[in-house]
Amino acid sequence: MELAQIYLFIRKLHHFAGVKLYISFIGMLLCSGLEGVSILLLAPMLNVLGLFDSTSYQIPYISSLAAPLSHVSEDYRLPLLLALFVLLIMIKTYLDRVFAIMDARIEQGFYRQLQLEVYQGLMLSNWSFFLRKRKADFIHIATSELPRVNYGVYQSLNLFATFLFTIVQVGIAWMLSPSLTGGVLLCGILLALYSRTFVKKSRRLGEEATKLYQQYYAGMTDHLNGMKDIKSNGMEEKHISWFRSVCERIENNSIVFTRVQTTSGVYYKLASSLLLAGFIYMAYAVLKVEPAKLILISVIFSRLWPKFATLQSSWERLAQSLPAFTTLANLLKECEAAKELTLADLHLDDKAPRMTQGIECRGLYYRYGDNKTYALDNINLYIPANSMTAIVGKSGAGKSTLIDTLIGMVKPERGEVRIDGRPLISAEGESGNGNGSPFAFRQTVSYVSQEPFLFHATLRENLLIAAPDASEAQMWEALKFAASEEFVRRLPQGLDTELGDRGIRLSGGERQRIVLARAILRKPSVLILDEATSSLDSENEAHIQAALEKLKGSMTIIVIAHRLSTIRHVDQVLVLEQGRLIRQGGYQQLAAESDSVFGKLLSYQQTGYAAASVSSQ
Ligand SMILES: Nc1ncnc2c1ncn2[C@@H]1O[C@H](COP(=O)(O)OP(=O)(O)OP(=O)(O)O)[C@@H](O)[C@H]1O
Repeated sequence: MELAQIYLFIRKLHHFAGVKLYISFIGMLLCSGLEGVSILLLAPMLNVLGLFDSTSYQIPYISSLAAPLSHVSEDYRLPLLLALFVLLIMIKTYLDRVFAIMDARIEQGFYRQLQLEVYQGLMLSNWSFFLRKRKADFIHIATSELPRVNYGVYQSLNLFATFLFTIVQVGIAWMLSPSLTGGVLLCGILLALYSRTFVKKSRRLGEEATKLYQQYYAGMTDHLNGMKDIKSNGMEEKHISWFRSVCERIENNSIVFTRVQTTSGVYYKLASSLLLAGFIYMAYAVLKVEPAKLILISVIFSRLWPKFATLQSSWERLAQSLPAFTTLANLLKECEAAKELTLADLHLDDKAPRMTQGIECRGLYYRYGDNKTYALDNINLYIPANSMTAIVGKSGAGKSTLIDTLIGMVKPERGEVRIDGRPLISAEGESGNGNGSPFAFRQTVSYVSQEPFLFHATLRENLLIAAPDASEAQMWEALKFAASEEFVRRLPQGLDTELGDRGIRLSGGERQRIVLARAILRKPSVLILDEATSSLDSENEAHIQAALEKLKGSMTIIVIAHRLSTIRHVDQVLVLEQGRLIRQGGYQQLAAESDSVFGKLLSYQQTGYAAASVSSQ
């Protein structure tokens, strides 16, 4: 077993709980000690009852434990011993409760700590990390693997405590009867060796459970995200039968694990009765042991054997949760490797100053994963501050990738990006912390992506996420800018209308306009619109074009546009083709070059639209 991974999390627990962990451990030992002493009390009790003469067996400690009793009158000995016994059990029960609450506090606190570590790990990772990973896997880890790890950590601590517990009890039993205890111990070890196969099976089942839950969460997320496609194409049955089969396999996995656990339990119980019968027979028929000692054998056996069974079942459960340890440890390691920020960076409130000169790209190359072709191939460009730039090109030309690099979201393979002459991000690394970092720069950027995202909250909350200090008037102003004022006023609760899951209660165009308003509300230094008006009708699009016109000169605006008619007023156009910047210049200048890529795109769109409008008439 990869004990290293368990050790890693126990170290985390140690780091989290500190001295409390030791107190909890001492508590566990104390309780086990008290339970042990209550066994020891049985000897003088049996002695008082006349069933067992401790001195004749020369059992160490028992005679000295029983010695003070000689000062007590015979009539009071038994009540005294019984009272002591009850007192010990009461103290133990009380301590059990105190430590159980303490343990629950540590356990829950540690769980919260792990949840936070995973969530923060994700939040502080760079964007490239998310390009490689599947969103559903994070949900799987956070909702299914994390509790398994937490459970596993406690299982391993319990295992250790039970182990210590058993040692204490074995020690006490040894004092009472070394040969019998030795016999029980030997049988326990032999059975544990035999039961290794159950541990291996549990481990395999744990691995299968991890994979099955991964599929379950991935499928659920995909299907819920694609619900519209599923329903509109009538694919419900296909998905239900897939889901049914995954659930069946999960059920089966869990039943097989229970079977493994109960089978090993049955072995221990069977062995328990066989061994007890064997011992009693050996003690009585072969070793000619007196009945009093036989009672002791039963007591030792009934105390010790369940501990072995508990150790075995904890070991199996730990083995079952071990794959979750591997999954979580790997995720944390990957997050650490992809870390672009620290918590301290988030709290610095060190916004970059507004860009005053411009963005420069020098010899940028970028490839996704192990793709052979470059998504960005030797890009050199300059975007002056407070200008309006359009990036055009066919689908897949590299426009969005260029934007991601410009704002330091992805690190180029070669080359660098400079803001106002200062390096922002380069193949060698970032510019560092503080207000020159990509994070600080991005706080001055508003980026409206192709898939506008709205949170499941009210419209007001969605706007305030970007600009927490914005006043009501500023919000309406931003909405007006984004041609949304009219429709927002018509919403049942105005700004306080719930937008639903990812803004589902709005149309695609309305969502785009709200996201645009949110972007403006931030008063960014750089406004980036990636196909941000693609879902709008011509009237609203024209309205937004006019609003952007008004913004010109007060902030740097970069637009990615497929509809070239929307970029007539930009200062410069960048034409991308297969990752290369093939042309750069003013709109009129490029439009005049009828045989250039831009000229062809333009003439195709004009004739295409014309043809489309003729055919629709
Ligand atoms: N996450 C990704 N993993 C692998 N390849 C990617 C990824 N994203 C984009 N690509 C590839 O990189 C190239 C550039 O993609 P990009 O999204 O930048 O193009 P685009 O010009 O913005 O396209 P569109 O106009 O369709 O949005 C494409 O060939 C695309 O297949």
